[in-house]
Amino acid sequence: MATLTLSKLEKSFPLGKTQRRVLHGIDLTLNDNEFVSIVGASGCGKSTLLSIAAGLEEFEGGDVLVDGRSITGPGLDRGVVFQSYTLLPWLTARQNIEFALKAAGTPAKQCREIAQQHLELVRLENAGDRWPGELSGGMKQRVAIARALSYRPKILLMDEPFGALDAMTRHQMQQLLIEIWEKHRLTVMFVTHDIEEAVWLSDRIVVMGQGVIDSTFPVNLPRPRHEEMSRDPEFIDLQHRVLSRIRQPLATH
Ligand SMILES: Nc1ncnc2c1ncn2[C@@H]1O[C@H](COP(=O)(O)OP(=O)(O)OP(=O)(O)O)[C@@H](O)[C@H]1O
Repeated sequence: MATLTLSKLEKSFPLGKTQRRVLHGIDLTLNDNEFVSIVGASGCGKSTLLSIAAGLEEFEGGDVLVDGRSITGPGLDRGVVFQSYTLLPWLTARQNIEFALKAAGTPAKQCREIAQQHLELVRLENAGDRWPGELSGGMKQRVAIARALSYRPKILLMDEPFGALDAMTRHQMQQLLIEIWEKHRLTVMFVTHDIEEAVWLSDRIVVMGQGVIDSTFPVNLPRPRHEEMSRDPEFIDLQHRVLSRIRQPLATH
């Protein structure tokens, strides 16, 4: 069981001598095992929202709750994957995963076993001893996902994780993510600029306006989803409806 609740969130950043409000009254609950994508124009606050949910960014008002309990910072209940490759270059793929586990207090022998299991999960069981510099972008993101999942969080927070990948690799990564999501019953918050990706992956798409939640679209397409579905009129119609909300004039507050 893992629900993530963002309640009445308020966030500002300093702007010269004043404050610029970037999130205003955000209310959003991700239900257990729900896959929710967050989309919206550049600068509307998606990454800030995800960083707050991760416990990496402070906020002035509201609350972030995991299963009803307020969070006070990053925690093992939430795994995070960013767009930029965040592997430590002086550690191998396996050591990157083990490093996160050791930091969480896992005994060395167990670290090795769990790292191997998670390399297998992302189909990199034969690449564990390679250095990040020897891995493709897609492989690096697979290690980052393995690392984020290695301490068994029930919530996965992903900020444009496939944004830097080519179309083919991106599609393979989307399929892998869905497999993992189904197997591990994760609750996922997924920030993306790619509306087709959001429709393809999600149970629900949340469109942000400037610092606010503009609208929400349930994705009622059946699972498992197939590639041909992207030609389905329902799929295309939803894509257009989401896109037309993003193109609305920006809110002024
Ligand atoms: N550390 C910071 N200091 C000051 N302003 C910031 C900081 N981080 C973000 N901002 C501002 O907050 C607003 C929201 O930024 P955020 O990165 O959350 O938007 P976004 O929707 O994720 O954008 P993009 O889609 O381009 O990644 C922007 O106006 C940005 O300039």
